[in-house]
Amino acid sequence: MNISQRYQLSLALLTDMYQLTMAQGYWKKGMAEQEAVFHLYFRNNPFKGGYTVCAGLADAIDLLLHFRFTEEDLAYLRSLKGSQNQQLFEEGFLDHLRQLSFSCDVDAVPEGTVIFPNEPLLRIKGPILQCQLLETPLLTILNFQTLIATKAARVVDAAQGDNVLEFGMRRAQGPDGALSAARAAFIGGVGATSNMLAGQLFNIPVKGTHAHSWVMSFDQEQEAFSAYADVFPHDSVFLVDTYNTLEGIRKAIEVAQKMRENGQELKGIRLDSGDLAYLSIEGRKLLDEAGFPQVSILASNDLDEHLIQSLKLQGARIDTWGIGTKLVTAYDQPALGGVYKLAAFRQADGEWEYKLKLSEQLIKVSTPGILQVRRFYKGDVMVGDMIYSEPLQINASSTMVHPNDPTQRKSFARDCVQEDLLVPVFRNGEAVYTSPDLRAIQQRTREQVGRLHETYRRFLNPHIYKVGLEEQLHEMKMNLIIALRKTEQAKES
Ligand SMILES: Nc1ncnc2c1ncn2[C@@H]1O[C@H](COP(=O)(O)OP(=O)(O)OP(=O)(O)O)[C@@H](O)[C@H]1O
Ligand SMILES: O=P(O)(O)OC[C@H]1O[C@H](OP(=O)(O)OP(=O)(O)O)[C@H](O)[C@@H]1O
Ligand SMILES: O=C(O)c1cccnc1
Repeated sequence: MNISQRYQLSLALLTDMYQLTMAQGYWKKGMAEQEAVFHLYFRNNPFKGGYTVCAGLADAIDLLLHFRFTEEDLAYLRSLKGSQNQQLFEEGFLDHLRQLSFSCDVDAVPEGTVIFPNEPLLRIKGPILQCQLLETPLLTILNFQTLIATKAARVVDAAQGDNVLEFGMRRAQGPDGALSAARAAFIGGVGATSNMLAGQLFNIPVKGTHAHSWVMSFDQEQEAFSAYADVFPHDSVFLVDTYNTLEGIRKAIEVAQKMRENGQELKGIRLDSGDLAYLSIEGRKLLDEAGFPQVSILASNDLDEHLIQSLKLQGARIDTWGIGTKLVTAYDQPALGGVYKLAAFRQADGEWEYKLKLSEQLIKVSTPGILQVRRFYKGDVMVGDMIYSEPLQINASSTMVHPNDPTQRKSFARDCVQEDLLVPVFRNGEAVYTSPDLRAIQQRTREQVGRLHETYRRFLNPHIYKVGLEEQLHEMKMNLIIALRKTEQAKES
């Protein structure tokens, strides 16, 4: 189920006000239908990491499929007043919005694909009024899900094949934060969520144990475990840390022994406080000595990829990881910082005029053109990405230029496998792409992260993956910068 169905309302107003005021401006100045190209990209990998995992495209597609203004939306816009108490949005403009039907071309990187800074995740080409209105909703969807999918991929990587469960709803940024995070975390590789609505809406597995309140509502801890086993004889995971963890484990074992007499097996125990390395090692010993080597140990308590890695190094005997707050809130970096920049504008004579936004730092100057990303593989391993502009013909052996240091160039061997990352998603407003099933997207993440050299996957000071601008594109960008700076200097003097 996608975002418009989740809310069952029109999402045309899911945008910032300034997009609508600019839209009225484009309409009034006769520019509404002039074609533009915008790219959505980010400048740094989140979490000081070496890679990013794309997510959110299915919701973005859904938003575009349902992009129309209802009478209710228009009535709301009509009700807005300017500072002279005049109607802010003119009737003629509201009529234009009433008749608006999405007609852009969209190319995007499929969900589950690994991507790097300055590469477009999405490119939109069409009437500037439409592209402008869509900036904010596209950013809110793709920024958040990409951020969480990346966090999840890191957590899953740290867990080295152990099962990871997403337990974050209660600490998420509101209901949609929880739902979108559950979807994105699944894309990143978690095995299941505790979020029942996410399970129902996205058809992803749900899993859970029980809370401290269950244990506290009985006189004795052991009684609480027995009662839970009565209700779920084949699906019980006991939370053992309400009073004293090692004592709790001993009681869980006693109940597990009784369960076995009745032909039932305890599934697992959960640790939720204390030294998780020590307690899991001691707990494993107690369970094994009592003849329960198959009982799994689940750990939760403010965990993230760094703690998982540390616990593994300490020899912790944890086989399932329950990760909440730090995953769904992307605790150590709560926003991706993706941007949406105009890169080309078609003139009245039909010619494209390439645009860029200047900045003091070269790396922050946006890239003009109608961009595509070509990825090069040596065998199975990704070795570099070249950003190029589609109207500039490039050949297979093109050289790329370092985005920050034009003296550095790189060419790829002729035998490198090549792949263009942006795929057609809409043509003239018609969807030409069907999103894969979420499991297939999760599988793509696994494959893509697996094709990254391990130096890009480490958490501390990862190696920087090579992304460059194709030579002709670099030259066009430099010429544009020089021309713009000259104009600025002329104005100053
Ligand atoms: N062996 C360990 N090495 C590193 N960090 C650990 C280890 N064991 C637990 N932690 C982490 O330390 C943090 C604090 O855990 P701890 O249970 O001591 O405090 P707490 O959560 O305040 O306890 P309580 O829930 O009893 O109040 C948690 O993020 C936990 O995951
Ligand atoms: O630590 P997180 O990664 O965010 O994982 C989710 C946390 O939520 C629960 O705690 P809470 O204290 O809310 O409820 P409880 O009484 O069931 O432990 C659970 O026990 C986890 O500790
Ligand atoms: O099922 C659990 O153990 C669970 C669910 C949500 C949050 N913390 C734990």
